Amino acid sequence: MTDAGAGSSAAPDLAIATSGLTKTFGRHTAVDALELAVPRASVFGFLGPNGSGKTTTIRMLLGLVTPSGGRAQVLGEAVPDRLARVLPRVGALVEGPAFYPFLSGEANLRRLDAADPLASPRTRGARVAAALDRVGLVHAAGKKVHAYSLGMKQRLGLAAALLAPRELLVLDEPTNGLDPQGTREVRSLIRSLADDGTTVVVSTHLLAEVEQVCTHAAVLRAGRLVAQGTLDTLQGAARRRVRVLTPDAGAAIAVLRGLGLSPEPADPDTVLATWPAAGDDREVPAAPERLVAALVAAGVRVRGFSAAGPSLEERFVELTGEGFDVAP
Ligand SMILES: Nc1ncnc2c1ncn2[C@@H]1O[C@H](COP(=O)(O)OP(=O)(O)OP(=O)(O)O)[C@@H](O)[C@H]1O
Repeated sequence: MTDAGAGSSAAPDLAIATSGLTKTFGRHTAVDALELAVPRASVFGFLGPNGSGKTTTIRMLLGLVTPSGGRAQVLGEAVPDRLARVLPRVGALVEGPAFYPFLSGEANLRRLDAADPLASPRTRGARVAAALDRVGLVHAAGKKVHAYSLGMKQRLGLAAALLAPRELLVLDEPTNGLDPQGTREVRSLIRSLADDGTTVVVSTHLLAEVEQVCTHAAVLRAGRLVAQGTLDTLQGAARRRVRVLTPDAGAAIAVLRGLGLSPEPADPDTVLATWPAAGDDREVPAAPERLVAALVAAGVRVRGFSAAGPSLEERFVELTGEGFDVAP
């Protein structure tokens, strides 16, 4: 599938692969030796607090900013060297779409389509109609854009990105500023694009966005990658814990430690214990009922017991050291 020439992909299953990708602005390192691996056909959440380097990374991948170091491949081609081969296959919504407010949505799309030298004027009407249909804006095609809601404008931006068939869509904060209805519209559109096999990269500071639409995610902190993988793996790596309410805290700690957990007293009659971190392959009973049975068998008076896995949110706060906007 890929040719053997310079810049062709060594990892054809990846839509984006970077190695040591770095960007410095003066003495400030905005993106620091990034090793990103975005699988094809994934919905990939690029998550990090404001200022963590998401936009700068995306701008490097799209050739809008020159990297200070490292390498990047998009759809199997080295960027920025082979950008001309990559860009026609990539749709992007990065700066927030700019439309003529006193033209209709349809007229705006026609203007954008006309600006693409690869787009045949003969099939323009069909392309514009298909793009409007894709984002559910056929009913508003003739309406002037200034009368569109923010959600409609954002969907029109997606329609513009979809005028040509795309293998990869890159969306920077796609629901920023949208009301809950607009947010739902854009998220469901992202899911349906992914269902058609398009790889979608969604940069966001909203954890809910990642939880609701993404199959994979990477977490950035101060320009550095702190975690990457499927949502299941990221969540699975989180350590589960149990809370035991007992007047025999010392004995409970001994039993739990004997079973391979890491217990510690929380207050005089409460013990908290965590399972080993992911990657540690010690045999530890996973079922909470086995822990309770072992405690009772050892004569520990168990007055309360609960087992919980941390949420994805707790996990990401742990990774980035910062809170996230969880709503909407
Ligand atoms: N052109 C620039 N000149 C100087 N510093 C910049 C420039 N662009 C970005 N930065 C800095 O690089 C860091 C990363 O910014 P970036 O916009 O990539 O982060 P982000 O994660 O996308 O955050 P946000 O969600 O706020 O856009 C920030 O400290 C920012 O101030």
